[in-house]
Amino acid sequence: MLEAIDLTKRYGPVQALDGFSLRVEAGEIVGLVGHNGAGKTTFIEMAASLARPDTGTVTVDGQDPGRVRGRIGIAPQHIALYRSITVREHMELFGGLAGLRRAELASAIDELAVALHLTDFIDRRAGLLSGGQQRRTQAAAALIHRPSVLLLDEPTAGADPETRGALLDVVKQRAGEGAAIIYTTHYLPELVELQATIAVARAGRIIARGTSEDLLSQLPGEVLVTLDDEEIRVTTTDPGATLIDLLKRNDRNVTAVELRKPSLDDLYRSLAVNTMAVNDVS
Ligand SMILES: Nc1ncnc2c1ncn2[C@@H]1O[C@H](COP(=O)(O)OP(=O)(O)OP(=O)(O)O)[C@@H](O)[C@H]1O
Repeated sequence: MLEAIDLTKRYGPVQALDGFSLRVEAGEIVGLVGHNGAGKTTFIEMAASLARPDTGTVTVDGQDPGRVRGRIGIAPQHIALYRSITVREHMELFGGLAGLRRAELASAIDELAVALHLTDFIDRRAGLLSGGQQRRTQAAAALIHRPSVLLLDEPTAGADPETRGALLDVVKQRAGEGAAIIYTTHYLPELVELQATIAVARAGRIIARGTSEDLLSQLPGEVLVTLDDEEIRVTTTDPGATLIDLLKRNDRNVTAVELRKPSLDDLYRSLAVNTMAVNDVS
């Protein structure tokens, strides 16, 4: 379990975190979304004990993350691999640092090699890999020791569909085994596929949290009705009631009706403006 309470962090004039609170239970995937600069990576760095907050607390299984580093797996946003060592050696290095014994390490490497499609290049140096192969290697290094808290910062950025699919499958599997997972992305369909809870960050804090259905239900949709030759378009949070009302108030011929629900693109665009109600932000 991962819990952040009221974190603040200032970098010179920039208030990167400003009362950031978030709790992720074992077995839960929280998709952390928000525009560039919202504070997502700053929070992840604190959860991984790579930086300290100015105020507030963050705990992993009730403890300071710096004391339980072996329980945390992190795949940073930017590729951070050792160019001169191989994919297998990365897994051996990170697994060894986390205290895996030889037999455990060997079976964890075999499992991830298959799950993340690493077999063809497992003995190639990281510096010689393609971008997608490097992404998979980075994920493998984060996953090798079966951490109870997984911090994945845009793990599919620039990845092809095969890499994306393999990663999402492993993330789902790890959540099923009880890991608490933070997953940042700018691509909301991934979070629907992961059945993640979505937490929306803006200006250094979480301003909304819920399933994609919860968040979409707070956004307006559109009703388009064509009466004789006139098209009427109404933006509404309750398209059904709006449509009935429109039909009741008009006695002209209805020649076309269309209800347009808000889409994930609308949800992503809404992150920039304050359209979302704040709810259950614990
Ligand atoms: N080490 C640092 N020094 C100075 N400013 C920083 C530092 N790290 C982050 N910031 C600033 O803090 C704010 C939050 O940055 P952060 O990287 O956490 O955002 P983000 O939500 O992860 O954005 P993105 O979607 O672009 O990855 C930004 O304004 C950024 O410029």
